[in-house]
Amino acid sequence: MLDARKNDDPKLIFELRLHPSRSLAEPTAGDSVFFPFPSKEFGFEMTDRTQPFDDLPVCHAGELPDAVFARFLTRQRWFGSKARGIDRIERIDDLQPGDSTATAFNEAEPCGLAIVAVHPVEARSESYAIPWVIRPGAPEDQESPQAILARIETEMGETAHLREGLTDLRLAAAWFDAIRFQRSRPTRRGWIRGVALPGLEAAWPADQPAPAPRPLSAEQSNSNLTFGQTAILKVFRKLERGENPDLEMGRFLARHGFPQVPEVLGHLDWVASDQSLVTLAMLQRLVPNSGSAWTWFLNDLSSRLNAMPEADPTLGAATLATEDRAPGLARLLGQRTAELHQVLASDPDDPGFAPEPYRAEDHRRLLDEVAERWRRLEPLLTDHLSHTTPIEQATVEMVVAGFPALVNRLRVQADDLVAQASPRRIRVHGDYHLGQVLVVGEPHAPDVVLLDFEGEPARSLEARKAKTSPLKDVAGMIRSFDYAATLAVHAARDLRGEQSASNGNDPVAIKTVADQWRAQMTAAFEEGYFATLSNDQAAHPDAASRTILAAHLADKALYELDYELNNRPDWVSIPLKGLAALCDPGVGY
Ligand SMILES: Nc1ncnc2c1ncn2[C@@H]1O[C@H](COP(=O)(O)OP(=O)(O)O)[C@@H](O)[C@H]1O
Ligand SMILES: O=P(O)(O)O[C@H]1O[C@H](CO)[C@@H](O[C@H]2O[C@H](CO)[C@@H](O)[C@H](O)[C@H]2O)[C@H](O)[C@H]1O
Repeated sequence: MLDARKNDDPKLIFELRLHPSRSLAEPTAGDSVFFPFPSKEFGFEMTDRTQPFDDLPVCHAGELPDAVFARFLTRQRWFGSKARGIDRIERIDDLQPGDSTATAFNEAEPCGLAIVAVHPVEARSESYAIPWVIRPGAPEDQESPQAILARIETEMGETAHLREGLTDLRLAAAWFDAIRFQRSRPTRRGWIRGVALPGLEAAWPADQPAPAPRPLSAEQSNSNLTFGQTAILKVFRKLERGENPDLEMGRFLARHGFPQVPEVLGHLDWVASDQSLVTLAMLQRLVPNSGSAWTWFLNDLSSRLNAMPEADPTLGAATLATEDRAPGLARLLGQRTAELHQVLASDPDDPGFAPEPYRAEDHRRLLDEVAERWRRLEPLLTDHLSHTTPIEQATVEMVVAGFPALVNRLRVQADDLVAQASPRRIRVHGDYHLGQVLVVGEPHAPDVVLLDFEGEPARSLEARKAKTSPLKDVAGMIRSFDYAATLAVHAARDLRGEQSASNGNDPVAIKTVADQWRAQMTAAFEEGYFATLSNDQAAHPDAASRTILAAHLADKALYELDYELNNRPDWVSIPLKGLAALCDPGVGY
C-alpha cells in the first residue's frame, strides 16, 4: 500500500499556460507543459526490500534505455504478461522535457511519460504508460524498490535516480490540472490533451487550487489517486488505441440516467499525429462509501465462520437461515445488475450500444474462444504443477481430463436452446466482481455503486467493447461469491489452526457452512437479477440462460486462472476448483 504524506506545499506552482482551444487542434512546441516544479519528498511504505540501490541498472538522464522500462514492467502488478516473458520492447512515444519547456521545470528533476510497446513471447503485443521523474541522490531508505527504475549518472558524476512518475505526487497534481484547465502538450509523435467535462467545474471551481493527491493503492490493474474528498484520477496502465470503455460507458450511463455509477469529470488523452486516440487517465467523482462489496461479503462470511462454536454443519445452516442482511444485499446487487443491463440495452439508435440477437453462432464463437484459451493455458498450468500440493495436482488432472468434454456438452446443448429463447447481445460491464462494487448508504439500508467498466484488462479493446450476453456479468459475480467463500474458509482455518482438530471445529464443517453461504448468495443474486428483468418475483433463468451462463462461468474461471498464474500463483486453486466443479456434470456451479 502506498502511503503518501499530505502535500500542502504552497510552493507547488506549475508554470502552465492554458491551451486556448478545447478542440483536437495540435499544440505547438512550448504551448503548455505538464511538468511541475520540484518540491518536497513523499515517503512510501516498503513492500520489497530485496532490491539494493547499487544493484539497479545505471543509465544517463538524456538516454533512458528500453531495458530499464522492461525490467520495471515485469515487477508491476498491472503488467499482464509476467508468466510469459518479454521478447522485446519498443518506445512508441515520449513526452519529454525539451528546450521549449526548459523554463517550466527544474532541469535537475525532469519528468516525462514513456509509452512502451511490449512484445511478450508467443502473445500479442501490449502497450503501457510509464510516467517517470528523475530525482537527485539515492532514494530514501523507506521507499519501495518497485518504484525505482534505475540509477542515473549525471555528466558531473553525481548520483540521481529514475523513479515511477506517479510516486511523485506533484506530477499527479499536474495531470489533474491538465484535465481541469484542458491543457495540451506535444509529444515526440503526437500530443497529450486534458478534457474537462461539465461536472468538473461544479465539483472543483477553477479558482480553487488543486486538492492534494493521495495514491489509493498499489495493488490494482491501474493506478488510482484521490484529490481531496471530491475526485479520483484513474491512470490507465495498459493502453489501447480508442477511447477506454470505462470512460465511454461512464458517459453513456450518465446520459441515459443510471444513477448507480460515479460521475465522470474529465480525462487525459494521448492523440497520435494520425488523430487516433488513447485514454491515458480518467477523472471521476469520489463516491463516499463504506468499502467494497468484496470486503462486505467476506466479512459477513468470516464472522459467521469465526463464530461457529463446534463442529456441527447444521448449525451453519441455522445461522444462515436467520441472518438476512447478506442475502438482502446479494439480491439488491442482482437487481442493480439487471437495471444496469436494461439501461445498457436502452438505446437502439447508438450503434455501439444497440442490442443485437445472441445467435447460436455467437455461442459457438464463445466456446471456440474458451477452447483456445484453455489450449494456451494448459501448458502454463502444467508448469505450475511442479509448485503445487497433491490436492491441487489432483484438481488439475480432473480439469485437464474433463475440460474438453465440458466444452462439447455446452456446444451440443446450445443450438436449439438459443434458437428457442432469442436472447440478446448487449454492452456489458465485462469484468464484474465484488471488488468492482462500492457499498454506499446507511449500514441498515446499504445500496451499491458500480465501478470499473473497462472490461477484462487482459483482453483486446475490441473484445472488451464487443456486445455479448449480459450473463457474462452474472457469471462474473457468481465466480466472485465463490472466491469469497474459498478465501473465508482459508482465513478461518488459519485463524483456528491446530485448534480445529482438538475442539472438533473441523475444516469440513467450516467448508460446509461456506458452501451453503455461497449457494445462498448466488441464489439471492440470481433471484434479484431475473426477477427485475421479468417483473416476476419468482422468475427463474430458462434453459438457454443456464447454458449461456455455464459457458460464461467456464470462460471467467479460465480468465481468472490466467490472471492468478500471472499475478497471484497462490490463488490458482480458486478458479481451478471452480473449473473442476463445472467439469463435473453432477455438480455444476
Ligand atoms: N469513484 C470512486 N469513488 C470511490 N472510490 C473509488 C472510485 N473509483 C474507484 N474507487 C476505489 O478505487 C479502487 C480501484 O478502482 P477501479 O476502478 O476498480 O480500478 P482498477 O481498474 O485499478 O482496479 C476501487 O476498488 C475503489 O476502492
Ligand atoms: O483490477 P481489477 O479489479 O480490474 O480486476 C482484476 O483483478 C481482480 C483481483 O483484484 C480479479 O478478480 C478476481 O479476484 C477477486 C478477489 O480478489 C474476485 O472477487 C474476482 O471474482 C476474481 O475474478 C479480476 O479478475 C481481474 O480482472
